[in-house]
Amino acid sequence: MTTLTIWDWEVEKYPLQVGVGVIIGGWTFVKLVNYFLQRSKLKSARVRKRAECKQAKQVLEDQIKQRNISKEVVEEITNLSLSELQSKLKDGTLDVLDVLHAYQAKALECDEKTNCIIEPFKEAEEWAASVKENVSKDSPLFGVPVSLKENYGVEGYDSVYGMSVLIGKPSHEDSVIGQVLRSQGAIPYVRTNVPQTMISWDCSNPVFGATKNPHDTTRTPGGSSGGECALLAGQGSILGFGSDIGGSLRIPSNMCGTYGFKPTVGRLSAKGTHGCTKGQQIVRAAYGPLARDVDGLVTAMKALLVPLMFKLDPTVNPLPFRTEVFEDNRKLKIGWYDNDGWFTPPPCMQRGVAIAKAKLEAMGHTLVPWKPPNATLGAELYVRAMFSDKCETINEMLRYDTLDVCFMIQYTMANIYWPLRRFLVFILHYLMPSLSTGLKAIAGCDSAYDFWNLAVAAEDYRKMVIEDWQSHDLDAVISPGFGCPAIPLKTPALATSAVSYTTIFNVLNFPAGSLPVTKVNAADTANMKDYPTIDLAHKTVKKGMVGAEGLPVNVQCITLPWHEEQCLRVMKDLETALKA
Ligand SMILES: CCCCCCCC/C=C\CCCCCCCC(=O)NCC(=O)O
Repeated sequence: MTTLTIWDWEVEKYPLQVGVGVIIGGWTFVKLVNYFLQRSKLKSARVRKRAECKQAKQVLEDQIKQRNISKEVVEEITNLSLSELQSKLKDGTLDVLDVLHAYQAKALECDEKTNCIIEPFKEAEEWAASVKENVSKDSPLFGVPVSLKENYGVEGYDSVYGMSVLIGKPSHEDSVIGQVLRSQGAIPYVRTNVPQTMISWDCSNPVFGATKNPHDTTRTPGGSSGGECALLAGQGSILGFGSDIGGSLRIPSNMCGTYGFKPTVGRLSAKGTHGCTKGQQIVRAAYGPLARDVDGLVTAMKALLVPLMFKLDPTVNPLPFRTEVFEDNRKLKIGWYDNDGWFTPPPCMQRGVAIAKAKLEAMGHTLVPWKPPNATLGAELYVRAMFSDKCETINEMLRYDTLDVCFMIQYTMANIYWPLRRFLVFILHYLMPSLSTGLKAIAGCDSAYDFWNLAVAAEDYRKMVIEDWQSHDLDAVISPGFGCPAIPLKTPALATSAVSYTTIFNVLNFPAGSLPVTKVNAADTANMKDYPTIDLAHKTVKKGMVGAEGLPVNVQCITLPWHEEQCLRVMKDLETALKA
């Protein structure tokens, strides 16, 4: 009775306020309940997915134990180069199933150390049997086990890239690259880990956790094809496939000391692959191989550039591999740079370029200083394009999800409220100019008009760089493999600016490959005392270089669009000179 009186009194005295209060309270309550329900649904999905993948690994482990394959045989097979493996499979010295079993065993061993695998393909045995029966031994990848980055669609498997909302939504067909690989005799056997959203150069996510660098498990393997490169570096794969919209084939290659190749967009098919930037067409993702040597990259390109790919995806350039360009021995004019003027790489990365320059000169090539003009504009265009939708696509997907540390900085920078952004951009302009530029660019576009202008600006930038390149009559360019070698886990997001060394060739859409040239030495780390600490990114790299001795250092080789064969030729020359 007393309660009713109070309510009667309040309703009578403030009927509107009470009504509005009840509606707002009820709405908030429903929203809150929905929020927690959705979050708990996603959490259950993650737990279920993790358990399923763990179970699949356990099943494989049990099968491996039953097969009783000796450690020596596993090492013997997985230590072979791709060309050695191919010839042993072809002449029958090695059996397709034995090779598959050896790689499955080695992959699980790598996974134990680095958490690089999401799950094995349950059908691998079946696919291997079908290759033995239906594919000619002369096929370029006859019996070769291949690993696939998780964003390659495979019928019946979901591509999640660390976004819980994508769990349980399997692909209905295989990617075109996957189909062509299988037609050429390859056997996909594992899928590898990536960072949440794949817009990160670390490799962790709330579904499968963090992948670690096999050279030092306290450090990142790089990303986003980090699982692939950790597996390759641990000898758990001989040939892998990944994607690159900002360096994801080249960054982890640099961190793990492996080989990666990003072709021009449209040289290899993107059909049947996944990612959260598919609607953004100014800078598009390229798909390409990862290997343990340049021959591995070349073999993969040759195997993929065939009529079947052009038929399955008529949107790709129907240009077969031009062996005559790859094998040409004309002496080249090659530009080089070791500092893009946007982010200062540590001395080891600059030494890497100096080694590559000296080796290529010794081979008779002419090396001249050159760098892409206005790297700051290149970095700005990249970030603006990647976040041109104001991060809405990703926000929508992450709405009820757990945010991973690898994407936290990008997410926060992209979602900052505009008055605060304006204020910070202004203040940081005087304190940390590169962070100010990044913060301004990550705000994306305000309208379709703005987006069109961005597309024009990117086109103008491409034109300007190509004209500058051509005015120097260059055949190729070499640069640092990345802004730094592997730094500790969870820190890459603090050093995002270091991506300017790879992202620029995504904005330009130039083919670019990465190969190891040296390792960090004691002199490199001692020389860090003069390294600038002008902003958070440089500070993070300086700190990360403590104890970095022994980590791989890669360089990039770059050519003009559609000159993949020439790019691979420079990489091959450099590899040959380094091994001599
Ligand atoms: C270049 C200037 C950076 C300033 C700071 C801005 C904030 C960060 C914005 C973007 C970070 C992009 C990292 C990209 C890493 C590689 C992504 C990739 O290639 N993914 C592959 C794929 O999606 O398929």
